[in-house]
Amino acid sequence: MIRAAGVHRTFGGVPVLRGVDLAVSAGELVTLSGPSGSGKTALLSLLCGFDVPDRGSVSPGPAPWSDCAVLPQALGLASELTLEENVALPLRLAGLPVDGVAPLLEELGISAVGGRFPPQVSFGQRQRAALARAVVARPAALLADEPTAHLDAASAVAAVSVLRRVADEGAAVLIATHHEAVHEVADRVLVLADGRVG
Ligand SMILES: Nc1ncnc2c1ncn2[C@@H]1O[C@H](COP(=O)(O)OP(=O)(O)OP(=O)(O)O)[C@@H](O)[C@H]1O
Repeated sequence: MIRAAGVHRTFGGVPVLRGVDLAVSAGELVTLSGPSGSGKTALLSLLCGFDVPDRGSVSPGPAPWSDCAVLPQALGLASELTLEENVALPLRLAGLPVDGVAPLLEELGISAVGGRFPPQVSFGQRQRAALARAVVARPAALLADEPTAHLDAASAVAAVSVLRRVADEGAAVLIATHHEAVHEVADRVLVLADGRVG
């Protein structure tokens, strides 16, 4: 469902990924750890098709949001839409009902700010909205880059519980994270070091 085979990627002559192999099955939540600068974000960018490997193959690669949703570090919320509208967007684009939006905002503790635009809320509130947007249409695969990086302990618990549920409902979930609370709910923890996953 999420797969990398023999993936190499060099930036400016520096080899960052040097033969990465990994596979995440449907229903599995796998975390990716590794030192800052080890290439976690670079690997997620390749897996979702934002970037192209020099060598090797990835899947899903470029895919519709329903096949592979992405929660990037920079979040990528549309600033001209409210948080609620951002979260509803994948459903509206797919022609699906939007009734799943409100319970998800409630669960993540951002109902009260759902009517505000991204620049009018905290980074942590934006991060939870981006998580809600990533999972709302029940994607088959989810790639999340540091999804709890800006959250307090209680918000992180809510975010982790949403991520675990998405996997339990059948998605393949890969999360780059430094947070022990996320590793604790993982089926497997992978470590990216020296350009390879161990
Ligand atoms: N587009 C790019 N152009 C040049 N260098 C890049 C590019 N993307 C990543 N790099 C380099 O690749 C290395 C890995 O970066 P990456 O952001 O993937 O690390 P990371 O493991 O996600 O780090 P962190 O835990 O701090 O988020 C870094 O040395 C970075 O400078």
